[in-house]
Amino acid sequence: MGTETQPHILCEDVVRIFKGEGIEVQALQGLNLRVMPGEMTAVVGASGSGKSTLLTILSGLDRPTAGRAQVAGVDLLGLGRKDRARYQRQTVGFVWQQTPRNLLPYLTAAENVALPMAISRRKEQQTRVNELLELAGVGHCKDRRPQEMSGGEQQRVALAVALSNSPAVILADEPTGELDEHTSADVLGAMRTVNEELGTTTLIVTHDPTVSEHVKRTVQIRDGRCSTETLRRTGLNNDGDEHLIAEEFAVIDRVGRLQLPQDFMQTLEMKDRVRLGLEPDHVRVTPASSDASPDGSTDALSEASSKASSDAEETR
Ligand SMILES: Nc1ncnc2c1ncn2[C@@H]1O[C@H](COP(=O)(O)OP(=O)(O)OP(=O)(O)O)[C@@H](O)[C@H]1O
Repeated sequence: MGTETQPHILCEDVVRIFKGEGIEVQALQGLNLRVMPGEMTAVVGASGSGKSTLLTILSGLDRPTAGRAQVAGVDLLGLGRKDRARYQRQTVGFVWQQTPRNLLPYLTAAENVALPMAISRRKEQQTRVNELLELAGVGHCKDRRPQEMSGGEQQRVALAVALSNSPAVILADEPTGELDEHTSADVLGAMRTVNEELGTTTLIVTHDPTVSEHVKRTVQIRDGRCSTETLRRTGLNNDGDEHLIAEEFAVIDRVGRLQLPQDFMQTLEMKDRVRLGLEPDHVRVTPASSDASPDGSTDALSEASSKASSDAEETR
C-alpha cells in the first residue's frame, strides 16, 4: 500500500486514564479516529469529553495509557526525547488558543515565522516568510509585533508560524476561543485557504459552533470516544442550484462498537441491553422490554434474528 493511502492521523482504541488521590478519570475510553492526508476536520464535544486530552496526545506532549496513535507515520507511543523534539518541530505545526503560546512578543510577525526555520537550520527564506503571511491574509502585519495586531491577526500569524517548517499536519486547539464571531470566521477562513492551497492536513479542536461552516467533516467526541460525525458536501437541488448537504453518521469502530445517541436511548428507555436484528439493508435495535418475550421464543424478533444467523451461515 502506498503511503498516500495511509491516514495522517490514526488513533486506534486510544485510552487515557488519569489517576490521582484515589480517583481515576478515564478521559479517553477507546477512541478511534482516522484523518486522511489533506483533510480538514473539526473535533467538537462538551466540556470534559476528552478533546484536549486527544490533542495533547497528538501533539506528543502526553502518551496514551493504551492503544495506538500515529501522526504522519510517526508512532507517538515509541517516541524518545530527541524524536519528540523533531516531531514537534517538523512533522506537526500548532496553533494554540493563547497568543503568548504561539508568538514571541518581542519579535515581528515576519521574525516569528522565520524563527522555526532558523531553529531547524533550514535556510531562512524571506520569500517563504512573505508567502506564508500573505496566504494567511496578514502580509500587512509583517513588521508588526503581536501587541500591534488584533487578536484575529495574531492567530493568522500563528498559523503562518505553524506552517513555517512545512509540517504534514496542523493541530489547532481552540484557535478562535478568544475571538468574536466575525474574527473567528476570518481565522477559520484562513485555515481553510491554507488547507486548500497547501493540502496540509488540519485538525481543529473547538467549542466554536461556526466551525461547521468551514470544514467538511466534524467529529463529535462523547465520553472519551468519537460518537458521531457530520459530513458536508455540495449537491444540486431540483432547480439545479447548488446547496449544502450535511449528513450525520454514527461512528462504528473496527470491531463493530457504536454509541447510540443519548436522546434515542432516553426516548425508547433503552438501558443495559437491547435486541439486534439483521434486516436485508439495516440493523434493527429494539429495547429489550419491547415485543419479544424474555426467553426469546417464537416471536417476530427472534424469527428475524434466527433468519439473520442462517443467512450469515449461508454466506460463510
Ligand atoms: N491531568 C489531568 N488529571 C486528571 N484529570 C484530567 C487531567 N486532564 C484532563 N482530565 C480529565 O479528563 C476529562 C477530559 O478532559 P479534557 O480536558 O480532555 O476535556 P475537554 O473536552 O478538552 O474539555 P474542555 O472543552 O472543557 O477543555 C475530564 O474529566 C478532565 O477533568
